[in-house]
Amino acid sequence: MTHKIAILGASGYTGAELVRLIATHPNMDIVALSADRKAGMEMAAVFPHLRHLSLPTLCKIDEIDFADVDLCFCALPHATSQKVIRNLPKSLKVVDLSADFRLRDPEEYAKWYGGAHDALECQAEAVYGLTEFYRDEIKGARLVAGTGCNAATGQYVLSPLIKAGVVDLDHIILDLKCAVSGAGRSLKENLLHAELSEGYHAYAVGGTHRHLGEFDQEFSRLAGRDVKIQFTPHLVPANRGILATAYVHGSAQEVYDTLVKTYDGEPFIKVLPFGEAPSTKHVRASNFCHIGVVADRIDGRVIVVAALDNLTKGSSGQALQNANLMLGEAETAGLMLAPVFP
Ligand SMILES: NC(=O)C1=CN([C@@H]2O[C@H](COP(=O)(O)OP(=O)(O)OC[C@H]3O[C@@H](n4cnc5c(N)ncnc54)[C@H](OP(=O)(O)O)[C@@H]3O)[C@@H](O)[C@H]2O)C=CC1
Ligand SMILES: CC(=O)N[C@@H](CCC(=O)OP(=O)(O)O)C(=O)O
Repeated sequence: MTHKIAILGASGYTGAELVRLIATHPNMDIVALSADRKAGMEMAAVFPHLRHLSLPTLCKIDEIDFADVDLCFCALPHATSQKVIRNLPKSLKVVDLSADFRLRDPEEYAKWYGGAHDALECQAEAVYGLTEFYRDEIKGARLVAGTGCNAATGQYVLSPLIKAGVVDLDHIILDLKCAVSGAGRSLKENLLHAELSEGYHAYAVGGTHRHLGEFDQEFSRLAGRDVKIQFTPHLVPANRGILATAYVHGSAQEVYDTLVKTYDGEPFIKVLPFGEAPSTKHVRASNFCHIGVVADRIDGRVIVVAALDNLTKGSSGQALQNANLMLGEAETAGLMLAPVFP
């Protein structure tokens, strides 16, 4: 059976990545693509790398007939997404890529996003989209909230360790590097080549990044008590990729065994041989996440590193993986593309 797919925000980075992936999906047909400023344009004009595909013209959201759609990906900015999703037919399956439905507690949402939520009834029904940890709930969900890309990378490293109780919950540091496409395609001054290239900087320093809301929610749930980690992201002059380095207190062998056991059989999460560290180069443009465990020279300290591509496993690939589950498709359909190397 072929599923009819709409992508809202198709003129952005994650929207284009969804189109790239779905183009190889055996049972999905793209019937509508939306844009805002670029409405009326052909995808080939906005994204020449997709020129080989036959695609609908970009249109405004209100021009789409959702009665003719089985599943809608929503790749719109935060806050816009909730205003759009609350007006979609309640029978329509939706995978949202924004931050709007990730936090279950409306007070936490208001704290991290600076205001009240506009679609609380949708927020209440949304399932958190970290596939490997919410697989059964996602299969039965109508609305799935894609995770933050930094948040996904950090959770792939830390969630199994926190759940198994093999690390000191009060001494966890997560140091993360994110490529520029993580900030989206709209023009921002600090993302101009002259201001970004040949330099790196930390941002949201001091525990102010909004993905801490996701970490607090998920890590505290797994531990059964409040867990607060130290987290600093850095912007690096690369196009794609996230590398997260966690510093934890525990036994390196226990940490390694826990990760190997947790991800045994997972199609996309690969734990490297003990002592090896991953690179964004080895997961680029793929849905894979590589995790490496290294013992520190200080006894009882462990370094765990994860690499994934923010536009695939960190957003659009994850979204497609979840959509496959919601539609009863093979979870890996359209997603087994090998990483692009070098
Ligand atoms: N980039 C990443 O690595 C990740 C992104 N996300 C999230 O996914 C979502 C999309 O991100 P990304 O693709 O990077 O963003 P982009 O800025 O690249 O794209 C945004 C898209 O939304 C459209 N849009 C903007 N404002 C409106 C509006 N008011 N009404 C309708 N459409 C609008 C834009 O249309 P137009 O260009 O035509 O104006 C464009 O298609 C965001 O919520 C982001 O936080 C999540 C994880 C990772
Ligand atoms: C470089 C950069 O700006 N990265 C983004 C990551 C965005 C992301 O994961 O997604 P959401 O915006 O959907 O939360 C950031 O740290 O905010």
